Amino acid sequence: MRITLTTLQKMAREGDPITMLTCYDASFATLLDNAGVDTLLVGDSLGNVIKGEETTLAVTLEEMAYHTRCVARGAKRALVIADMPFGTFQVSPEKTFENAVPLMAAGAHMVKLEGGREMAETVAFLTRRGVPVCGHIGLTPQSVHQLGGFKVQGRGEAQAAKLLDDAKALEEAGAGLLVLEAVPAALAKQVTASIRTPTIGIGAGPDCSGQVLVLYDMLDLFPGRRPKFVRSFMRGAPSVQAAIEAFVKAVKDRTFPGPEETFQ
Ligand SMILES: Nc1nc(=O)c2c([nH]1)NC[C@@H]1CN(c3ccc(C(=O)N[C@@H](CCC(=O)O)C(=O)O)cc3)CN21
Ligand SMILES: CC(C)C(=O)C(=O)O
Ligand SMILES: [Mg+2]
Repeated sequence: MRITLTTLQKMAREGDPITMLTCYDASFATLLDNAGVDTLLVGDSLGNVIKGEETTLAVTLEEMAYHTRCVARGAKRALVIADMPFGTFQVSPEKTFENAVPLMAAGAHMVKLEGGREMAETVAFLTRRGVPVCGHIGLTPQSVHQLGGFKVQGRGEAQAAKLLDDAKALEEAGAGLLVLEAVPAALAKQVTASIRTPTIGIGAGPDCSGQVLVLYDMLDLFPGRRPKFVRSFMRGAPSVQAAIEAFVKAVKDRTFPGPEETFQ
């Protein structure tokens, strides 16, 4: 049976960790689906791992729709989420809705967009019109040039308070899920305790409702520099299938992320 947003909300309420991996094609989608990964994120990280670029900024809506169609064909159980690429959701709620259409038509069940309170109006516009939205705060890679690099976010009292307020604004706007990227574990824990929206952490410590990694990072396939929050699940695994199953198990039994994969 298909996992829905309701399933994920129930899991979060009951303390059953949610598993998410990025996915860009049908073969991996079927493999991840069979291994019990709850949600597949067609991430704009495909700019890095598929296209070989330094940032996610050049990823297009057409590329996202193509990869979403590939993943949707392979996923029978998992909830499919498509990232909205840079430039497709900043201008207005109306333009954002128009740009969400090809992603939903390609088979996404939800779209994800980066940003805090400034995106609340857009999140509300989409969710009230039938498009579920996943928020994404903390390290938002599309803002790398504004942030001055891929750096941990939410350090210090003022920045932490701002991030918590962003999370509350997105929940209030109707966000169905919230990705927390590269934030101190204590802050991610506080955010998760302060909102009903399930939180999915990447470099956000163990106390989120779920965990996500970039597939090519955790399979040791990405040739670039790996962030400290990545664990290679290929180490000791006899097959790709086994590595994915090890990720699911480690998230479910809360042995991932460990202290060495967490920002304090
Ligand atoms: N392959 C891949 N993996 C990712 O996790 C990822 C992408 N691509 N592309 C989009 C963004 C970029 N991401 C990144 C990239 C680098 C760091 C990084 O090097 N972080 C430092 C933290 C530095 C600090 O302490 O502030 C680290 O040591 O992990 C983090 C996230 C996450 N996303
Ligand atoms: C790392 C996740 C959260 C993401 O946004 C992506 O893969 O593009
Ligand atoms: Mg992304």
